[in-house]
Amino acid sequence: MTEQKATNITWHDGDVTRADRNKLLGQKGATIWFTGLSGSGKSTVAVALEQALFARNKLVYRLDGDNVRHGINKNLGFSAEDRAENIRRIGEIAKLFVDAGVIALSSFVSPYRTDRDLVRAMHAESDMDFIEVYVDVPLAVAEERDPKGLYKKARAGEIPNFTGISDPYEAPETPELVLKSHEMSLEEEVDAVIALLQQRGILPA
Ligand SMILES: Nc1ncnc2c1ncn2[C@@H]1O[C@H](COP(=O)(O)OS(=O)(=O)O)[C@@H](OP(=O)(O)O)[C@H]1O
Ligand SMILES: Nc1ncnc2c1ncn2[C@@H]1O[C@H](COP(=O)(O)OP(=O)(O)O)[C@@H](O)[C@H]1O
Repeated sequence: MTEQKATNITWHDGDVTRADRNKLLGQKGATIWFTGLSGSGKSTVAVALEQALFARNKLVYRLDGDNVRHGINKNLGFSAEDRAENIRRIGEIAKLFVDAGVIALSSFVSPYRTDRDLVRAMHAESDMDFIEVYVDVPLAVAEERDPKGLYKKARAGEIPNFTGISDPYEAPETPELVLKSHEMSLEEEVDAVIALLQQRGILPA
C-alpha cells in the first residue's frame, strides 16, 4: 500500500467541544478494546455489554468485523501489514466515536502488541480513555468452540495465516482487564467490565 503523508493540511476546530458533547449526552466517551483469539468471546461479550450499557441509558456503539472488514476495510487481508492498517484505522474510528461522546466497543483479534499499543498511544495523545480487555482462553477452548468452523479449515490448510494456528497471537502484558471466558459466565464478564468503568469514572458508581 502506498503511504501518503498528510501535508499542507490544517485542523479546523469548531465551537462545540468534546466536553460540550459529553455534557449534552451525560456521559464520557471511551474505547473498550477487546482483543483475543477468534472464538475467545470478544463479540459475545461486546454484544452483552452493549445491551447492559444501553439499559443504563449510555450511548454505545460496537465496532467489529461486520461493520468494518465488510466496509471501510474491505481492501485489507490478514498479512501482518494489513492487520496493522486494519487496527490503525479502527483506532482512528474509535477515536471519532469517543470525540463524539460515545462509548466505542471494539472487538478485533488485534494479535500484535505494537498495533494495540499504537491505538493506546493515539488515545492518550488526545486525552481519551482506552481500556484494553484481554479475552483470554486457551487455544484448545477456542478451537473446540470453533463458532464459524474456521479452525477446522485452518487446520486443513484452507486458511493461511490463521491466528493461533499458523500466525502469532501476542497476549497483552498489562491489559486493564482479563476475562477468562472459559471460567466465567457472560454475566460475570459484563459485571467485571462495568465495575472497571465505574472505578475509572467512565460510568457513575
Ligand atoms: N487468517 C485469519 N486469522 C484470524 N482471523 C481470520 C482469518 N481469516 C479470517 N478470519 C476471520 O476474521 C476475523 C478477524 O478479523 P479481525 O479484523 O478481527 O483481525 S485482525 O484484528 O486484523 O487480526 C475473525 O473473526 P473473529 O472470529 O470474530 O475473531 C475470523 O472470523
Ligand atoms: N463466558 C463466555 N463468554 C463469551 N463467549 C462464550 C462464553 N461461553 C461460551 N461462549 C461461546 O464462545 C463463542 C465465542 O464466539 P465469539 O463471541 O464470536 O468470539 P470472537 O468474537 O472472539 O471470535 C460463542 O459461541 C459463545 O457463545
